Amino acid sequence: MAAGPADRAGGGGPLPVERVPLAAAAGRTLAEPLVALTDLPAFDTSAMDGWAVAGPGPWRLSGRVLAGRRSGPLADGAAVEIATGAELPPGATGVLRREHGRSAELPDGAFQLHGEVGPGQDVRPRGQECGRGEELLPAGLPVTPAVLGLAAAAGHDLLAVHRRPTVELLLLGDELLTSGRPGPGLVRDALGPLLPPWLAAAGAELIGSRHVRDDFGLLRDAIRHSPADLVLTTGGTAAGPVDHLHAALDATGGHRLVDGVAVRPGHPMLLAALPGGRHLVGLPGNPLAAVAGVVTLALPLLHALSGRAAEAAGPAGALAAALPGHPADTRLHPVRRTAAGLVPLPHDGPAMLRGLARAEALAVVPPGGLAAGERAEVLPLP
Ligand SMILES: Nc1nc2c(c(=O)[nH]1)N[C@H]1C(S)=C(S)[C@@H](COP(=O)(O)OP(=O)(O)OC[C@H]3O[C@@H](n4cnc5c(N)ncnc54)[C@H](O)[C@@H]3O)O[C@H]1N2
Ligand code: MOO
Repeated sequence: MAAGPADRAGGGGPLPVERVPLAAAAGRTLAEPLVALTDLPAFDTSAMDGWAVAGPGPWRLSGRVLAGRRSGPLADGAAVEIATGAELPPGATGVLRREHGRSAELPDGAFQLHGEVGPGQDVRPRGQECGRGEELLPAGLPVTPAVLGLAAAAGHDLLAVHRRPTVELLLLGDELLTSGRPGPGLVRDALGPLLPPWLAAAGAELIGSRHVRDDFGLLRDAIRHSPADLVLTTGGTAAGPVDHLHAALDATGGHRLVDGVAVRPGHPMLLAALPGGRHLVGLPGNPLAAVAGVVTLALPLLHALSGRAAEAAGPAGALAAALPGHPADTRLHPVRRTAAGLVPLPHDGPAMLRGLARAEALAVVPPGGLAAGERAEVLPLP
């Protein structure tokens, strides 16, 4: 399963597999199917507090069995007090809930239990959820908190997961401010705060985030020396006087796999293979165009590197209002899902985030546009 640098150079195959403790596996991706190491439950278990009984009642009561303890066999006509989660004594045929039974003292001082119990009632039989060796989950699933819980319940201490892809974020542009209000000629860096949580949610490890001045040599060296699996840049993708990304890529031996797409916003986005099996995704500087590049290039690449199964597009929805199209390119438009359908959000210009901040997804609008009531494919936002 472990991919060598050669496989990774172009295609972005999964990173090598490692076995790590459960706590370290959170957010990574299963590299192997998760197999049950035991039957679940591993023993016949009482599902309720009450009494384990053997055969038809009434029963002679003796003793108690708690969760984590075991008890000897139960003869026909006998009952033992039992706690939820305790192992059923051999010979028990069912569990009588505490609220359904009543006990009465016999002349010899023992207690007799009365009530109705069907066979197997309130018993979780061994193997009810799964048998030992059964596949619980396929490889390629993200390790969510629920997956961690299931893995522990099924007896795992370690999980086989892919190495987490590392990302270095290079934010290009002399005009970017990292704090305070935008002023004449200066804009606040919106992508430095926006990108890291999405990268983390994709299972990536952000190993650095820094601003790089509009200088060819600085950018070339930052790309050349980055140790990250993915160098993610913002800005500098177009052909402006200080857009050095293409030249810097060429100078570092980068091989362009995607160099511009027929998508608005986002058309100058690019993907390149870098020496050493690394990759570069160049996001356009306009923030909504950058988001288009994250959703369509950076996240799919990170999923491939993490070994994550490809995510299906979100369910298509009917549009609550018409969405005009670009004459030749596919448009991506921020939308919300409502009872009336997909509502296109205003303030969707490439440099704007106001629409995106209320959006749940990007609707895919083919050239020519879509009329109200027509179905649109959507790309869910992470
Ligand atoms: N002659 C042409 N000019 C442009 C074209 C074109 O086709 N022909 N395409 C336009 C489109 S569309 C986009 S998108 C941008 C892409 O430009 P770059 O990737 O080179 O980005 P920059 O020029 O560096 O910046 C563009 C814009 O975005 C602002 N920016 C940059 N980084 C950030 C950030 N981290 N946070 C917030 N805003 C950012 C920057 O200040 C600029 O306003 O090119 C068009 N031009
Ligand atoms: O990529 Mo630009 O509009 O297409 O923002």
